[in-house]
Amino acid sequence: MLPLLFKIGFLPVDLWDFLDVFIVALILYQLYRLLKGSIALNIFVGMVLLFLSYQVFQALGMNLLSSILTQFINIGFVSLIIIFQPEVRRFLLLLGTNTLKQRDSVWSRLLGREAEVHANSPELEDISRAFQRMAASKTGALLVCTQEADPDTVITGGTPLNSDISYGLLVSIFHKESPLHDGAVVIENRRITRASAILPVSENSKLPAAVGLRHRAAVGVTEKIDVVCFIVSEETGKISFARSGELERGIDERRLRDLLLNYL
Ligand SMILES: Nc1ncnc2c1ncn2[C@@H]1O[C@H](COP(=O)(O)OP(=O)(O)OP(=O)(O)O)[C@@H](O)[C@H]1O
Repeated sequence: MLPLLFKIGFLPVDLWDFLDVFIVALILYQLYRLLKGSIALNIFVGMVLLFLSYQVFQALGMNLLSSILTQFINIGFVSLIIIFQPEVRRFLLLLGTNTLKQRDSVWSRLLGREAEVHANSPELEDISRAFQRMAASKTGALLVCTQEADPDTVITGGTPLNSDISYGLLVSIFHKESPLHDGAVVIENRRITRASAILPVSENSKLPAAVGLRHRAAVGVTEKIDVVCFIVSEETGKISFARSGELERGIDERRLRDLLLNYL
């Protein structure tokens, strides 16, 4: 039994109570951050309100209401997992991938591998040039890059490819007359593995209204798995970047190169 810290009215508060409240607050805050901007946040708030009402009804001795709410709360945990399946999946995936990445980058830094792998990469050069050209000609483009995540879990359709990255190939794929120009090109570990792929579209209501399907698809896939996307807008010719559900719009050539250096 830990020593009493203080009393609120008749309620004794010890260190465990303090820790209890702190940990619950932390979990709720992390959940809020994870769900922010998605429709799941409304469901989560609804669930919390339901639970609080149950506690109040029980304290007031309103038996009929609390027994009805008990039924909801009893199946609550399973239904939460079903409703939040994409969020739970995303959370676990990000957790695992980040842990693995941190371990890898420590080794890379120790072995001095990072700089060697990325310096003067012809692939980086080719993507950057292709994007500048497509931006200038207002050719819509959508590129997904992944190193660790398996895109097959959320990306569907398209034409499988197994090709080196090249300026000519990228420009040809996204050319308006090309049968493969619709959808996304997927690059896995510096190889083009798919064209015309279909990505999950984001439901984030915080994205600007002017953001169309191409950009929403780019944001959507980065919400679900650990990938990044580069986009050229057909409407404005601007280049954008999506990562972890966030969209950075209107990036210049220098920023594009920096991002490619980090994420290709
Ligand atoms: N789910 C999806 N997965 C992959 N590509 C998609 C998806 N939805 C739309 N696209 C691509 O986006 C194109 C439509 O883009 P739309 O004009 O709606 O978006 P946008 O974000 O306004 O882009 P832009 O600024 O280029 O017009 C489609 O022709 C298709 O190539």
